[in-house]
Amino acid sequence: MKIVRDAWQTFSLTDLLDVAIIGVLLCLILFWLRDRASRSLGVVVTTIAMIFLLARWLDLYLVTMVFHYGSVAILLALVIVFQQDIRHGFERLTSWTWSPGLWRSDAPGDRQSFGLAEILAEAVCQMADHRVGALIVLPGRQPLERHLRGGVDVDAKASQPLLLSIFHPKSPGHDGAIIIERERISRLGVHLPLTQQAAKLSEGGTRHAAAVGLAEVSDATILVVSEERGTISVAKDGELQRVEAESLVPLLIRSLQGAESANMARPSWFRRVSVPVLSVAGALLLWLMFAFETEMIQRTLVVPVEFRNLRDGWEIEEPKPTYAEVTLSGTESAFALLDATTATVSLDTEREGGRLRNYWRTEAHLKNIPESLEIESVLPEVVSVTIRRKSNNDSAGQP
Ligand SMILES: Nc1ncnc2c1ncn2[C@@H]1O[C@H](COP(=O)(O)OP(=O)(O)OP(=O)(O)O)[C@@H](O)[C@H]1O
Repeated sequence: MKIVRDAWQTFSLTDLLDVAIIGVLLCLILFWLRDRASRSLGVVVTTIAMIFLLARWLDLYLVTMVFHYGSVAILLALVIVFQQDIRHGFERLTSWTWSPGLWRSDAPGDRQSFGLAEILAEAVCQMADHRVGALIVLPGRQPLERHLRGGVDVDAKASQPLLLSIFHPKSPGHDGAIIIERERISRLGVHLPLTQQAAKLSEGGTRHAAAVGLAEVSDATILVVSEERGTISVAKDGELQRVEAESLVPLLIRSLQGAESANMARPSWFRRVSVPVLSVAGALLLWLMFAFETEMIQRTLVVPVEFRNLRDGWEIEEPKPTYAEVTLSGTESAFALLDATTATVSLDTEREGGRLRNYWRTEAHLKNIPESLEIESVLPEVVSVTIRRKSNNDSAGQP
């Protein structure tokens, strides 16, 4: 409780900005892991992050050193092992639209499973009658993004004429699958993963292999119309099943309502706020662990004194001060922002209308000291030098 009270009392606007930036980054990473990357990548990244945080929290020397010196190797190993996931993630990033489930309402009333089932059944039967091949994906609860390749974003309300137009053999978009989410065709011409188990296909070819392939790796329902045989099949849970026209509507309603009830099990508000809340909590935790400190440290630096803009033919009489002793105080994290090699006392010898200056308050001319550090003392407090013309002997050879 005390730590929370102390943190609250010292929490500044800069800390707020710090937490906000890390929160947004965490949010993006979590959304990406949830919607775009594979589960195993998510598990590995989360485990590594937890080990790292635990090591810092408990001051585990060896683990911290491994992370410190091996971070590049760890990153490289992750990139090599998960190169496919990362590549697909970046491919999709350029056309990133937020996952529809995130911002749109998932309320049961929004879904009109029955109407969509009827539209789909009628369109599919008509295509089967005319021997028009079709591949239609109805996503379930799991994100499909990582299994899909290519395609064109559409976002059009699903209707019978539109479905028939898309799969018309002369339509440029008839190749591949379409994705229907919440009564809307979200993408067409999509490539699905193919199954390796030819035995499941009986007499089907690659269109059927694609349907089974996606059904093996997700909970989607995939409708296939065979161009060659005019049959209708449904791929679900890795299995392909022929269906007759009359059993299509109830089967589709079950599938669509299954996806809906899965969404109902996890209310939409929860889905929407869970990642942002987790991100803010994570950013605050990171701030508490790494940035929040109450212990004040005092350090003394020896800082070089530099004279700038000394006119030609003039010099500073010896002995001139070359160093100042600067005592600073602040937290460890405030000192982490200090680069002691750039700290200087910088004195401009020709500042005021060309008049030579020879007296300065040292502290006022300290450069590159972070504002988060308190300047306790500067010695000498004043730098006073004599600037004189070089004697003839010294300036011999000069014009
Ligand atoms: N990986 C894939 N993802 C999506 N669609 C695919 C994929 N591979 C092939 N297709 C679709 O399948 C069509 C080819 O079907 P093919 O005749 O080889 O298979 P099939 O299962 O025998 O289908 P049909 O019974 O309709 O002839 C392609 O024109 C394309 O539209």
